Amino acid sequence: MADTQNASAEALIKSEDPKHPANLICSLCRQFYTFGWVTGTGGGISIRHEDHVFLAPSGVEKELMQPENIFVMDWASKEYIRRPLALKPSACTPLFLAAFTQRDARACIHTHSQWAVLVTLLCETGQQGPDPGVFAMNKIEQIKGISRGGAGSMEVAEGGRKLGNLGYFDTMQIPIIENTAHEEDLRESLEEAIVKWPETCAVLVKRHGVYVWGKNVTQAKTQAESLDYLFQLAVEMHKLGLKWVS
Ligand SMILES: CSC[C@@H](O)[C@@H](O)C(=O)COP(=O)(O)O
Ligand SMILES: [Zn+2]
Repeated sequence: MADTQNASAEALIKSEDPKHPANLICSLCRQFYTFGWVTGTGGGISIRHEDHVFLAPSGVEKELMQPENIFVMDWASKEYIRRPLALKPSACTPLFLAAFTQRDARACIHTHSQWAVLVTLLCETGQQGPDPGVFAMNKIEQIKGISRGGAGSMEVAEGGRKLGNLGYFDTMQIPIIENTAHEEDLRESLEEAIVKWPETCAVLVKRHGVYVWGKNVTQAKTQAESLDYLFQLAVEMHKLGLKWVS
């Protein structure tokens, strides 16, 4: 394990390129803060790039992070090769790694969006569908922004599964798992949900938020945006007595 004195470890997070993962994590978190996704230190994003995983520290104001605060993990060994002193890696790390490993995702976003939390609460009431363990929605244009399988790097369908994005007449289904006292303890149920729902690109966590992944940062971000739009719409539809799925 290297610390911040190690020059080669430093080089991993120093770049003038705004698209370098260490720079992107910081700029995206500033943007996500304005959406209410990462306020009060909650939520975050991790990026897997080439042989490395870039991770935020735990318990910090995510909108104020700088590249020098970023942890870098070696993908093959899962060892930290850059570890900022006096900081701990995000408690979301095992969840991000689950999306990278099980779906070959390259970016995973965790939000504490109030719309995501409200949708899990409304599903819990059973008023919108028979299964409180899934958020289902159809016949809304924005559903077409959601991919089947999330990390669309799987170009070849397994078991005849359709790839690409959902269509207008498809039904989007996002599984909901129970929250746990500690973020890292969500790993097992998130991994089970990923296996049980091979078409999902996201998992909602009851009374907590959502994890959304993609084959690259752009897909993870646009899917997180589409989902947040759909969660908000669902809450407003519920208030008007409208059903989300027909
Ligand atoms: C407001 S505390 C939230 C945390 O417990 C957790 O849910 C979270 O999303 C962020 O964890 P962190 O370890 O700070 O990256
Ligand atoms: Zn969280």
